[in-house]
Amino acid sequence: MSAASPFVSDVPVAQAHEAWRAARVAAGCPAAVDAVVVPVAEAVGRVTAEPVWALRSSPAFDASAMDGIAVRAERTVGATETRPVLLAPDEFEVVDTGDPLPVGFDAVVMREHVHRTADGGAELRAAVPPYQHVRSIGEDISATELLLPEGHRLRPVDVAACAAAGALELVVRRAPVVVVVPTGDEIRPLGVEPRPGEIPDTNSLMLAAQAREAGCSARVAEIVPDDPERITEALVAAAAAADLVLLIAGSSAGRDDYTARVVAGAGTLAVHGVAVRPGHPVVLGAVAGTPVVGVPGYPVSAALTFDIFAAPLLAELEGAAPRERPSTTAWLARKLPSAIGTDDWVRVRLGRVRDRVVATPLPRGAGVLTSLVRADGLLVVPSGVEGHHAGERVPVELLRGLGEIERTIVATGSHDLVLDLAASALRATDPLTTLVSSNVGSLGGLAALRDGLCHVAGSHLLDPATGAYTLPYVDRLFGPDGTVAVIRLVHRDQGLIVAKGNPLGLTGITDLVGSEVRYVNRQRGAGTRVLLDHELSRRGIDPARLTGYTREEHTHLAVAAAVAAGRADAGLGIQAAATAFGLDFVPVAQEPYDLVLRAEDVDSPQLHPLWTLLDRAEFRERVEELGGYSCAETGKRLR
Ligand SMILES: Nc1nc2c(c(=O)[nH]1)N[C@H]1C(S)=C(S)[C@@H](COP(=O)(O)OP(=O)(O)OC[C@H]3O[C@@H](n4cnc5c(N)ncnc54)[C@H](O)[C@@H]3O)O[C@H]1N2
Ligand code: MOO
Repeated sequence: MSAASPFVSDVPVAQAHEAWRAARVAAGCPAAVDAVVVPVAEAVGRVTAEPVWALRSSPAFDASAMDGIAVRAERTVGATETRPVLLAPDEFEVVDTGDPLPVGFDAVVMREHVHRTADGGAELRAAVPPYQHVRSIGEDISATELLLPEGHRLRPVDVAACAAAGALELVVRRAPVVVVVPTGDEIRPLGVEPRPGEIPDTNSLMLAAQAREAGCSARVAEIVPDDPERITEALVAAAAAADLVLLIAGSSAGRDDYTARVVAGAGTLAVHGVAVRPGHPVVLGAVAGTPVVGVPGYPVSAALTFDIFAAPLLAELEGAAPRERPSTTAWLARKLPSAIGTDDWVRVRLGRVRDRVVATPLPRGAGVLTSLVRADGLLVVPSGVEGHHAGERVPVELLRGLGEIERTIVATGSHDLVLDLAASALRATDPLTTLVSSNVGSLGGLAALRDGLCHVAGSHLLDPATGAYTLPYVDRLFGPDGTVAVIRLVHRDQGLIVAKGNPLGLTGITDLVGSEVRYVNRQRGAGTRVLLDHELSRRGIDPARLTGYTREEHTHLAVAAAVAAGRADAGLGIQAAATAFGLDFVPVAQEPYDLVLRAEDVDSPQLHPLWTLLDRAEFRERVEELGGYSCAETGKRLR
């Protein structure tokens, strides 16, 4: 590959690992970090560089396992309830748990089974076998046995066992040193108020923390401007002090993207561009005998690049097996397209709906760090697969315990801020209760419910023919036979989200007609879209007369964001979304927002916390404080 080429290639991940390994060997990078001797108290988290042999036995003597008396077993032979054996004071000795067994005795009788006599003797009503309640020497560990192999990451139980076996100093690999080098003219240290166009250095914080979590010692260098000479200087200095350098950003093809060139100039460039998304333009190489990863600047790319490339190398440097995440099989809640030719790392939320774990994909953008914050699991769509259908079974790596996932309420459908508020309130009441909501529009939610992919479908679908909400659609999809329950969540105002001060003086739907108002619409299948179409049709307005009718956003907040950024003048949505962006709101209609679910699930323990919450006056007050909501019918079962 030409070092000067601005274009990144598409090497498969396995091939990238191989090419990087070969380049590291050729550049003389050490295969492992040095072994050091550390006191056992400081060894947790380190990896053994030598096997640990037991220096002494544990217990080191025969010990009493119970509080009671030490006896000679043969003296108890024949003792029964009716014919107890009486021991004279010199035929037993009182012992406590852990005491050495006194010489001449071979068994212990628990206090509870001993009847002391007035003259200081002891009456036994059962015979005891030899070594009853005695922990014999070496029961736990025998001197000279192999306690731990080489390459074992030490846990609290391991160091305790080492100490018991007399191994008070251990030979371990020292913690690998990771130096993180942030680059970019626009990057500012945390705590400095960023001016327009500037970005706080959140990646260094995250990558250093990831390195520490992986057992390394990590340091963040000063932010380097986009200047190839200064980046080279910083890289060479970091390489001299580190076992791995993470050089952030500048990995792709922009005017100020120098990472690949700098690595090639200062050492060896092995790979520029891997068939993985996010993380595609990653740079792998070595400088001055130190491995270097050019970490793409987008935060999700940065985090995943650490997992995919840095973490396995760091484990290898310590001589340990890479950490693995547990995995499970899940059913996809909705369609997941994926480009052929790259491994697609998709962040998903998980919840159990009846007998299946359901995975709902989160936003895919490499800049959407909250997709990783909210993820319960990671799903890789391999490069040879062109995505998955809704309802397909997929393997998922778990980022959260299955116990929590079992208790997650999965809400799919139209999005409403009240669901977010409910999710937060449920958590506050019980940290094990999670509500996961994903936005696929009202119709999409009902389809997910029909396919067993969610517990509740949030819906606000108006039937233009009857003017009724939700029920006509439920009848059409599920039949009127009562298999489905409908519970009212709230009433909410829908209206035009407009710029602060309503500069165009919009008063309602009719004002949208004409080219001077740039409208931003919701996607097909969204209840808000149905409402707009209804409002247009009952006024006899052809949708084609709205400028921007075909421009679609997928959430109320995205519509508000478009107005806030000045990309649109108006969009139909809820008042809370306008409030969130400091925008104005022109009410158009009030509509109910309902939760549709399987009737048999209404009484399920998983959903119970939600109904309790909807009954709480304090919760209703908080909903109404959001603005544009009424809780007059909240919790009411309509079917
Ligand atoms: N023409 C092309 N453009 C881009 C390509 C491509 O192949 N051809 N790849 C895209 C992909 S994919 C990714 S990923 C990014 C990688 O970007 P860079 O590594 O070059 O990084 P920058 O462009 O400098 O920054 C991207 C983004 O990340 C922010 N950033 C940078 N450093 C930090 C930091 N320390 N903390 C927080 N955020 C950071 C930066 O401000 C930018 O917003 O390139 C695409 N473009
Ligand atoms: O490959 Mo980039 O990391 O998708 O955004």
